[in-house]
Amino acid sequence: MTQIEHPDTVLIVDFGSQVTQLIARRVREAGVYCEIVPFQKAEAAFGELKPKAVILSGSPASVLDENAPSVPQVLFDSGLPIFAICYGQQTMCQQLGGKVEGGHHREFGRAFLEIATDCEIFEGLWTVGSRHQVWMSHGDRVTAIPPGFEIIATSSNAPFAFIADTARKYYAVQFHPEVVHTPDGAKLIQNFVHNVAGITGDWTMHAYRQKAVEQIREQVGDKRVICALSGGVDSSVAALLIHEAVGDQLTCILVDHGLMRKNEAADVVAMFQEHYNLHLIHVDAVDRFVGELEGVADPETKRKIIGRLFIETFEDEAKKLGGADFLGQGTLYPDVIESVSFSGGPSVTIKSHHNVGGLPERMNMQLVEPLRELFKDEVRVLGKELGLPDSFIGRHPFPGPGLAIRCPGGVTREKLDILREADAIYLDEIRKAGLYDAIWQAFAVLLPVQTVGVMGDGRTYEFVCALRAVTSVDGMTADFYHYDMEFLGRAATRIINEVRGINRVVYDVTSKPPGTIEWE
Ligand SMILES: Nc1ncnc2c1ncn2[C@@H]1O[C@H](COP(=O)(O)OP(=O)(O)OP(=O)(O)O)[C@@H](O)[C@H]1O
Ligand SMILES: O=c1[nH]c(=O)c2[nH+]cn([C@@H]3O[C@H](COP(=O)(O)O)[C@@H](O)[C@H]3O)c2[nH]1
Ligand SMILES: NC(=O)CC[C@H](N)C(=O)O
Ligand SMILES: [Mg+2]
Repeated sequence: MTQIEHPDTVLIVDFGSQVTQLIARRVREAGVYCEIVPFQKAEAAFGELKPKAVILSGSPASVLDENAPSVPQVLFDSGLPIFAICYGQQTMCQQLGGKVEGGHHREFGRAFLEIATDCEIFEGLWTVGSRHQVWMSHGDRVTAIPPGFEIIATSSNAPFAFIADTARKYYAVQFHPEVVHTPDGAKLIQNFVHNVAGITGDWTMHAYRQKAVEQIREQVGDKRVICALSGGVDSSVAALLIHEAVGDQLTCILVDHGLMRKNEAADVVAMFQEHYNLHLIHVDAVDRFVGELEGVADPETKRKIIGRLFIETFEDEAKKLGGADFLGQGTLYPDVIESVSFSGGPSVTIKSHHNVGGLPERMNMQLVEPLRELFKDEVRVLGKELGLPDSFIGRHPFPGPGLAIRCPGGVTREKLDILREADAIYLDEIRKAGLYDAIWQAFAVLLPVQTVGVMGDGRTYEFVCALRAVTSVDGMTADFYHYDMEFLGRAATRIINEVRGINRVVYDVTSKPPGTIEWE
């Protein structure tokens, strides 16, 4: 799909740092549009994006290595302001006639910066002589600066901690302003884009919405679009945007596979039909999915069956509609960033995540992906802009395979019903305790284990329910949520009292890694 045009773009050249995405977050927080591009493609991107400023990321590489990544010369020739971070600083210095040495001064963690001179980039932030905490993570360091540069701040371990060539608007830091451990880092990046590069910072979700709508209209013309709608925040916002653009040309398809949470399908259908007058087909595919899943215990087999049935179901529905030319999807920016990989080789598959991928090729459809340029929190802001209720915007993520991967062992209709009840009570308690927004994701799991209990003086022999709750930023790593015991006791008592089939509740205190968030 063609790009939306942004007049004031910052180009972030990625050299493979773990935290390049954070640079983009900080620039966007400053109200400025930016894109991350791997260094090998920076020259081409410079031509396409016509950026107003450049930021160079850190890297696991060393400029002293043979074939170390470097900044394409066109960026230096362009006359654009450049802000260089860590490896970015090192390569900039080396390329412009300074010197970098390796080795003896490895520095990881907190350091203190002392401001040496007044400078445009410090405006309203730092004054001469003041000291500020910054975060360092490097082994190499600059030992001589290129002609035209001066030192504007130092640290005890890095005499060239912050250097600048103010005439060319080049600023280069050894520390990492993009991480939260550099408390003033966000403001520093903001000063670079606003004061130094002169970009006004008027990139708002309101403007994004208007441009995205125009662009969808242009792409789709008078053709038909279908969209798989789960009620999750990504597909909901994508559907609303496409609906705003092309109205009745959009048909959304919600597959009720019997693996959704209590009342979920009905709530999603009601919300979209009542508030948006959006054409939504609610497919009852419970027998199709649960029928094939019944008794299947292997996690990957379950995932593969569900993935295949999703595609078959959509295909059937699309055929009933007489086909469609476009498939709308809620693909986000983190899914499309091509990060520079230094590890080499394909990574192992832990589990087969899926959505309705595969469908466009099978049915010869083009993709409409209006969220390709956004981060999740920006999608939430856009959702608010489109009037999506808070209960949808703030939702915890819910996986496509749903409750099937929260029923380890063989799935049965009875187990799914038990799990649905327990999950609803657990989430109700979380909301009542005001904890929903502090937790990244919370759910119940029904274990394939029965234990002995005593209820009303009688013996019970019923299932064990595990409760899970995690904090996370992006789902890649996670910590278990530290509840107080009173809360856990309350939730457990209600589940055991109210759900027939469960007589014991346990809490999962595994982080990721080594665990994963879902149990399968
Ligand atoms: N039950 C379903 N019916 C229709 N489409 C679905 C269903 N479950 C998943 N999908 C499709 O698969 C995509 C990927 O699911 P995923 O859970 O990653 O995103 P989401 O549901 O939109 O958002 P969230 O991450 O907040 O749950 C969805 O955007 C949606 O298009
Ligand atoms: O759309 C999805 N399709 C899937 O197949 C899938 N599997 C896991 N998840 C969600 O991804 C995040 C990380 O999950 P794991 O730590 O269990 O891998 C968590 O938020 C999980 O809920 C999925 N989402
Ligand atoms: N974080 C970085 O960019 C590190 C750069 C380089 N690898 C060093 O160790 O100095
Ligand atoms: Mg989802």
